[in-house]
Amino acid sequence: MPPHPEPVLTAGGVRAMDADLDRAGLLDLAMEHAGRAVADHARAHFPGARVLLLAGSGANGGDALVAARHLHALGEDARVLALPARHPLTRANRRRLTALGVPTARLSAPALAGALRRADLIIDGLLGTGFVPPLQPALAALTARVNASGLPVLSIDVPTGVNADTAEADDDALRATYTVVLAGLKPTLLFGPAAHHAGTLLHGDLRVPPAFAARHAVATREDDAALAARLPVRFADAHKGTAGRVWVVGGHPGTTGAPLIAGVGALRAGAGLITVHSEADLPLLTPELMLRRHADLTRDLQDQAKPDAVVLGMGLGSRALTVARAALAWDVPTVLDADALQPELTGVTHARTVLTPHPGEAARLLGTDTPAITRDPLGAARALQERYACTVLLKGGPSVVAGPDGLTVVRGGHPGMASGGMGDLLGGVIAALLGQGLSAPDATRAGARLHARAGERAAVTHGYGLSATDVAAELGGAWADLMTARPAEFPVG
Ligand SMILES: NC(=O)C1=CN([C@@H]2O[C@H](COP(=O)(O)OP(=O)(O)OC[C@H]3O[C@@H](n4cnc5c(N)ncnc54)[C@H](O)[C@@H]3O)[C@@H](O)[C@H]2O)[C@@H](O)CC1
Repeated sequence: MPPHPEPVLTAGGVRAMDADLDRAGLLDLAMEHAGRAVADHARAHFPGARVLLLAGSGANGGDALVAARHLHALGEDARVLALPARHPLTRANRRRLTALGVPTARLSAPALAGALRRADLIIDGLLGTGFVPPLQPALAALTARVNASGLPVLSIDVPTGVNADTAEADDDALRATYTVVLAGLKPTLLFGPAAHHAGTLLHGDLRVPPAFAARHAVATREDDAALAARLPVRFADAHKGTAGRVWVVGGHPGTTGAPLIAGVGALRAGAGLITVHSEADLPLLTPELMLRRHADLTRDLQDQAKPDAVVLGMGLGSRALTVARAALAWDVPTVLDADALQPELTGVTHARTVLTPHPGEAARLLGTDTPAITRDPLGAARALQERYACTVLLKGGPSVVAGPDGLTVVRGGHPGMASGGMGDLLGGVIAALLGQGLSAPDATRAGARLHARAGERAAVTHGYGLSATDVAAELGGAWADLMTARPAEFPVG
């Protein structure tokens, strides 16, 4: 993938970028580089393959026609089935291709059936970011046929039949083996189930200034070096009092493990002193955590000297909203999770609040249903940030962070992290970073990436059977990985 941070573009962003490129006289060049990148990837991954290129009427089809020209120029066996061209550059590239004598025919069901029999690889340039769902029946019949052929598919920009902006895919959307991503990631390539259609993502460099894509990005995906540059740096004289005092507030009879996991997350992410406050009796599983039992959390904590950061809600049950209201009035950096995530907090949260909902909790906070969240995670994260005027981590595979400075998509992680306690651990990690002085957006982005990286490391041993404890044990290694990714010119602390 390209130098980072990677832009995430919606269909509207791509259209705006294309208009900019057109004004600058660069659109033709961009299509040329797109097609060349596709041809190069096809040759690299499928050497000697007989290639069937499917070209639609728009610029996505134009990219395919350019790819066909490059493959032909390199002596490869390339044939084209195309719909009538509507985009001016697609028409121009069709003429160039015909002039070279590349076999090109009109795309139809019989033509496709014949061509599939003598192909080893399909290059999909039918529909890109210009696709407006649903897939028309005639086209759906063709994509279903390609899927049924079992041949590998290399899609250009996005697989045909997925809406670039959402996580939804048409039933007959192409199932790509590879997708060559142009100009920037699209939400559909990041979030399932649509992302399951994309296969492995490859980078297609348009060779235009990165500013063209960056200007129209709806979100970015940050690299580890950028995140590491914001992690706290300690001097040798650090002590437990300067490394951040964190309170974990949670637990309830029956859910006493959740706040303890959060405490371990805070410990492994560097917090100096961690106290777990609960109205339940908590078992002393980790002796480094200080456990305090209270008859009434809000009353008992009110007059105590406040910590550097709070994480609140895990396993707290029906008392969570009352306790969260009280904690927000302390005006210290506060992570709210689980039972504390209630719509009544509108107008109560402050700028140093971090909300960490999963999609079900996000739906509750926005007064909608879970599918509305999972269909458009970027939109949901932004809506939460706007409504609660704080930093929001919408958990998922991948998670999204929405801060006042914009949206980022968290890299990495592992599907084995889909197990109970994982969110509690993450809340503790973010609180530890808040307690060490990071801003709410920085602590959330760095914490989410540390947690994801620790999950990747733990999965090497435990695979899908990951526990939050396994991931906690890898947080130190994950931190070291991020620090190693730091750019050389940055002083290593
Ligand atoms: N800045 C960029 O990112 C660049 C993007 N390029 C390509 O341009 C593509 C976007 O091109 P376009 O905006 O022309 O759009 P597309 O080529 O994705 O599709 C447009 C065509 O699809 C048809 N169509 C839309 N919905 C349909 C449906 N439901 N059933 C059947 N037909 C449907 C439209 O009538 C139109 O003719 C990108 O995906 C990418 O491949 C490259 O050419 C170079 C630069």
